[in-house]
Amino acid sequence: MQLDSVTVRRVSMEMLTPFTTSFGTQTHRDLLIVEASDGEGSTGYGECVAMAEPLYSEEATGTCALALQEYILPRLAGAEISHPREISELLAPIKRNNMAKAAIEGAVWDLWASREGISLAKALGGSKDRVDVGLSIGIKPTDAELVETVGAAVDAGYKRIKIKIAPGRDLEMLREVRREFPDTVIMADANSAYTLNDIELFQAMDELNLLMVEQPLAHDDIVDHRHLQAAISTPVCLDESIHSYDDARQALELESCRIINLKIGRVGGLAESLKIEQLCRESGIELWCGGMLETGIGRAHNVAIASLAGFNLPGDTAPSSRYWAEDIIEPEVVMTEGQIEVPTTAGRGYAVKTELLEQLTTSQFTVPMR
Ligand SMILES: O=C(O)CCC(=O)C1=CC=C[C@@H](O)[C@@H]1C(=O)O
Ligand SMILES: [Mg+2]
Repeated sequence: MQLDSVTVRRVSMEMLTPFTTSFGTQTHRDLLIVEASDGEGSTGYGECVAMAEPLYSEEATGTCALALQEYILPRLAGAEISHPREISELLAPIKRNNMAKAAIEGAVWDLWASREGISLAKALGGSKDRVDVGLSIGIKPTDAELVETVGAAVDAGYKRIKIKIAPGRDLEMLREVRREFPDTVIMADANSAYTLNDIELFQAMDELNLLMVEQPLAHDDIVDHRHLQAAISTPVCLDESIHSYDDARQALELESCRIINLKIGRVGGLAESLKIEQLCRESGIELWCGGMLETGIGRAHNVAIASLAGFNLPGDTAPSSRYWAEDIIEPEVVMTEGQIEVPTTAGRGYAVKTELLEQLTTSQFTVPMR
């Protein structure tokens, strides 16, 4: 197939609940929705998950829009695509810019699966009918508010609760939560807020029976995490440090982590995600699908990839209603008894609410691809 045109829409969506981590608070998502058209009536959608500012990684919504328009999309113009795996090969000469590349690559996977009449999950090799769902809770102003939020999440049926920590809001706060919820599956996400000087703090956390501690150290580190993992019993999970299959391979070789949080955008797309899933599955490393506060389009891709056998822990794939008053897809992503049903219809499995998408679009551009 050939692409006829690609439209990139910059979208601003207000979040239902502000989301605070060690690097700031988000009340809105400023993101890109990429629509790939084959000119024959089929379209595929992808989502660029970069934050508005380059605080999670070196990419930001504005840099991704520029990269797509100036460098990435022109490289795909006129390409004859027999399988969406070819997109990452065509874009390989472009260094990093992973979230920008993943947005168009995901749109082409969706378009291809739609044309083939198969679900995105099936196109990726998914085997699960439902995926287990966890909830990521931002840093709350008080421990009491956090305990209340955890209680509501447990009552809602989430299979795992992720709690953000930062210096001054960590050990005592987690002890309070563990006292209130002795049997709940709990993990901590530090978003790189600590250093090897904090080893004793993480050793103290070993008493809390956490499922994992996510990205405790620098966002681009693998070696220091090796030393931390050797010093604690709680499994280290890497998020920001893993930008590619090779990063994952090296992290496993160095025993820097026992769990990986895979984010499709962070690693450059679905083809790279499949390589990491196979590596983890064959290495006995636990894997789960992280979230970037996506709309229903990115969420559809996350549910599809999480349906693969190697994803064996609940992901940050909460339902649409956790994030948005109204999602840009229909039906919305819903959770039942802590699980989300994997769509079986062609492509991503959810229709895009094009009028709402237009209303939320703050700017857009279209690149002819023939
Ligand atoms: O999308 C979700 O619900 C999970 C959001 C989440 O935990 C994160 C989103 C973006 C960056 C980080 O703050 C954090 C993460 O590190 O996983
Ligand atoms: Mg994380």
